[in-house]
Amino acid sequence: MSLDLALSHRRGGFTLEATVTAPPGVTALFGPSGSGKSTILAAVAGLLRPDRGRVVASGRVLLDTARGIDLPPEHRRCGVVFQDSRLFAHLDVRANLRFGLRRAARRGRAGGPGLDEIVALLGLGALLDRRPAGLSGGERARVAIGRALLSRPALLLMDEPLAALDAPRRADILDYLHRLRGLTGGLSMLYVTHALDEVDRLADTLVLLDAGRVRACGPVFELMARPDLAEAFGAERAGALVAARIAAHHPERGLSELAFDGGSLWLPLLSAAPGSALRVRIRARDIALATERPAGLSSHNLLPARITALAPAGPHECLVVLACGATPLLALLTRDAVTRLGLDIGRPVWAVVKSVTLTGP
Ligand SMILES: Nc1ncnc2c1ncn2[C@@H]1O[C@H](COP(=O)(O)OP(=O)(O)OP(=O)(O)O)[C@@H](O)[C@H]1O
Repeated sequence: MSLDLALSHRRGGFTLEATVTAPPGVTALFGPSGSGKSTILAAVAGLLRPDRGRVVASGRVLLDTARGIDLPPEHRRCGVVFQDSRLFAHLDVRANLRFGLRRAARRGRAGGPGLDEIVALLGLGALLDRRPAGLSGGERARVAIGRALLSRPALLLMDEPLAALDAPRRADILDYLHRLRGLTGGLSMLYVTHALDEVDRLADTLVLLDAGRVRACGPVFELMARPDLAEAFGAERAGALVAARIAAHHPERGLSELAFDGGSLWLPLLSAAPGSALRVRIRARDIALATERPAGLSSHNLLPARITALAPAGPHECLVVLACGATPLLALLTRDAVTRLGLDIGRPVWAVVKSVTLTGP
């Protein structure tokens, strides 16, 4: 479901002034602590009434303060999952899940996944008779997601659902969410996080928030390649996110070949089937540039590209925006290197990719 938001809200010293337009899919709200992510999610859920604003989901007006429309949370068709899962302590897992189903029935919403399907998807089979107090954080998060899905929401609202989990459990749930993203067809998600790996893995649309304002909103691949936003993602991690698929495995060489709109990338052997779609992050600091095709290179990844922009990054460095086929890449070079190589817009170059991070299977 598409989402259109325009919200104004003042609370103490904090002012939210946010306008967001997002197509169906996963929309990530990303930004530092206190930037207003949870406030936006609460306003969409109907748990917070903003001073002024509109929330429209696929043409359905959930809130319009100018027209006096403010649907109560239970009429908004939103399933909400919070970091602390908020399960019913006195009910076992089965009963917690059934609560979601009853909500769906009350709203007259048929169709969508059934209990057995959700139990299988989220791996809840062994937990059904247990109470929340006896579950790990990761298990509780899975049950909370299952309960929200069984209420058959049109929009799933998730407020840092992985933030309280340790690394292995986080990876586990991220896998489930990724699978869900592929399965649910019509279900859209609004996903609050300040973890870049979650954005890389799940987001279609990215909303970058800063101090109550939307700094940028658009397709995640476009925003990741914008040099003016790089610092918001952290100097270590900033760089392009690239959509690719597995073209072939070469077990004898211990390598897999990925194809993307701009060339091939080689990674240590992967397990996913050929044809599988995946995303990789190519950090700006992991790209070196050459003005002529380098020979005798240990890196497997050498890509022809053209410079489309140059942007200063700090006193001594420069972000170089490259077009590699239709795919934008970012390279972080010293200003000295830019001058020495005479790099300028339009110049063809070779990008040596020193390392590629896979964002998931
Ligand atoms: N109940 C409240 N009363 C007063 N101020 C609040 C309340 N809840 C949040 N705030 C303030 O509103 C601002 C935005 O908070 P919000 O929770 O939306 O940010 P966030 O981006 O979700 O942060 P985090 O990543 O830390 O959860 C912050 O300055 C916060 O201190």
